[in-house]
Amino acid sequence: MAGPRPVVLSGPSGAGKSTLLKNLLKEYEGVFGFSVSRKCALHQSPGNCVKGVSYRNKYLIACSHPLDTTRSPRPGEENGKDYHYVTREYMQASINKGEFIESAVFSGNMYGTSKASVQAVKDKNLICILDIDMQGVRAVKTTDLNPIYVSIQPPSMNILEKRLRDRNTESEESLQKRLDAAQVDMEISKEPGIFDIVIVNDNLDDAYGKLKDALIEEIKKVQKNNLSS
Ligand SMILES: Nc1ncnc2c1ncn2[C@@H]1O[C@H](COP(=O)(O)OP(=O)(O)OP(=O)(O)O)[C@@H](O)[C@H]1O
Repeated sequence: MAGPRPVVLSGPSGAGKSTLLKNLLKEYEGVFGFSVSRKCALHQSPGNCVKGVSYRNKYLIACSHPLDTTRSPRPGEENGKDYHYVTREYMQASINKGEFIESAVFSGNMYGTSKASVQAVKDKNLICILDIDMQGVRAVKTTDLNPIYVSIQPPSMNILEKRLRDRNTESEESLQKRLDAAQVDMEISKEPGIFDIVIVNDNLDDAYGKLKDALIEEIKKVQKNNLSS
């Protein structure tokens, strides 16, 4: 496949994925594309995310590829720009054929990231970031997208809980859900062969340095291609 390798970024909620990404996008403008459908579905705001602003303003960047959805276009929205509008039958059939990396249902409508949309980001000479959970990671493993698999982990459960509480974005119920899921995620990340690199986000600058080191080859590839085109 042509273009820079995509990057899978996974890890428990609150581990610091968005914080690290924000730094990366700021330092390397025009190098990354983004895929956020699962996260959008969890944040219950996929429409906003595609336009670049999630419900808590975490993603102040434009997605460089549209998600597929079965929902109807709203006035002013354009097919291929805001979303790829597809029928439920088509999307379900595509999912069954394994053409989607991830999909989720929100308010009765399906949303998803197709392999083709990740390829489209690569074709634009952008590194596609897939910010996905373990289920998504396993789905990507069955594709030929050949990403760099990065796991971001918190230093400890106690610190994760404190960061999530301090972030002030979760109800007690959703906080507990995230902590339960985090425990499982932290265990899985230790399994050999799943991730190319596991970064423990204790000191932010150190963690960011490690993330940059892991991606620098692809970043340079994009920059070099940009210079020569
Ligand atoms: N190294 C760090 N030291 C201290 N605080 C941090 C560090 N990294 C991130 N944080 C803080 O921890 C909180 C959680 O980080 P962030 O929102 O980036 O996590 P996330 O993995 O993207 O979570 P989610 O998957 O829920 O979006 C934020 O308030 C962030 O400012």
